[in-house]
Amino acid sequence: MKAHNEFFLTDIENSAVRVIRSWKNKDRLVFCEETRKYTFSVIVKQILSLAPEDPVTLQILDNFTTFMKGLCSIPINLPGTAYAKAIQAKNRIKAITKTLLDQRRRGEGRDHDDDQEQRKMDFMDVLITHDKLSEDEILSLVLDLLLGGHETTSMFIAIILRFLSDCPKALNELREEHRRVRSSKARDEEALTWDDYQRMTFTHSLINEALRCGNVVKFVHRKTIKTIHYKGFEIPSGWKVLPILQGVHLDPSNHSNPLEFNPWRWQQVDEKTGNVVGGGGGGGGGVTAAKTFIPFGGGKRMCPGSDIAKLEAAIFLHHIVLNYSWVPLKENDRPMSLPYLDFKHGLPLSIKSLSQSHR
Ligand code: HEM
Repeated sequence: MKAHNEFFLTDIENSAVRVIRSWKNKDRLVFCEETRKYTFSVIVKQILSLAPEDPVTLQILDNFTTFMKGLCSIPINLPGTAYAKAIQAKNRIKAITKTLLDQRRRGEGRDHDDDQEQRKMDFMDVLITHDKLSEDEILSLVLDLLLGGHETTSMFIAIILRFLSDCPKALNELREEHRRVRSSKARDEEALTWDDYQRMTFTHSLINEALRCGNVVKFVHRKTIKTIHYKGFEIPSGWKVLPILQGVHLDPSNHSNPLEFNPWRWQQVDEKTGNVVGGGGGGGGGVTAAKTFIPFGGGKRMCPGSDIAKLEAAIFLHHIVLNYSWVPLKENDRPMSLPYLDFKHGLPLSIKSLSQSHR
């Protein structure tokens, strides 16, 4: 399991380093564009073994951007509407994925950069070996993962950066933690390991707190299969139920001072058990789903990407805080539900490279 995690980690770190290196001669950037590039390159690598600079990756990303714009639009399928453009974009992504699937079945089209690459299976390989899945199901799973796997995580990383910009104490503590991790390495460029990741305890607290306060996903979809009686209410069978996740995260009976961004709340230790309790209401520090902390939903449909999302965030943060300082260029650019969470201006930043001596 650890070896498998290291595999993921190295791929993810390569993507983070590639994106952050591209800032070398820049003093301004639109941060959400950068996080999208990063999370998209991670997911296309894991699912389709495509490199970020591959023209197919760029085609898929371009179509995804159009698709996202029409995902929650008025459903009028007339030429020129956001809805019609989204449908066309989705069909194009499906066609590209189908071509990749056909190539794969013929044993062509893998990106063989090195020996290790040839041995490694990606998610499409796994789906192909599943003989109970139809072609449509495979394509639909690939699309769901490409979508679920990059948009939420890219927004999440942008939200963390926004919180850090407003909380210098957290930023300092984060930077110190990552300096310690880096200084334990023999060489400056040495890759991170799974043990390094596990040692990033403040980063984990920060990630939990950003998930709690940021509420990247607002609600989940459920349907009652029998009549439910809850706190004096009756919800008839067959009704659609949309549990609002921030109702749980911002409830003072679950988390004390819920509107306060306080990563340190995840480090509180229960005096009796010695366990990290976090949140004042029972959500544990390393816990992804507890009754008081449900950023990834819960039950059988809980997000399968929760661990990879947190890993991606931690690695990107590692390389940013060690190499750059930043200032948001539009102070009032904060995440809004549009209806999906997004920054109106994409979070433009002015950035400054930290010289070697200040790392
Ligand atoms: C911060 C980042 C993320 C957040 C906040 C998030 C949140 C969620 C939530 C709330 C759900 C609904 C769960 C439910 O109904 O109980 C979900 C579903 C899903 N997520 Fe994520 N997610 C994130 C990242 C990812 C990543 C990186 C992937 C893929 C690698 C992914 C793939 C999926 C898929 C495929 C589903 C549908 C699961 C199903 O219906 O069975 N997500 N996510």
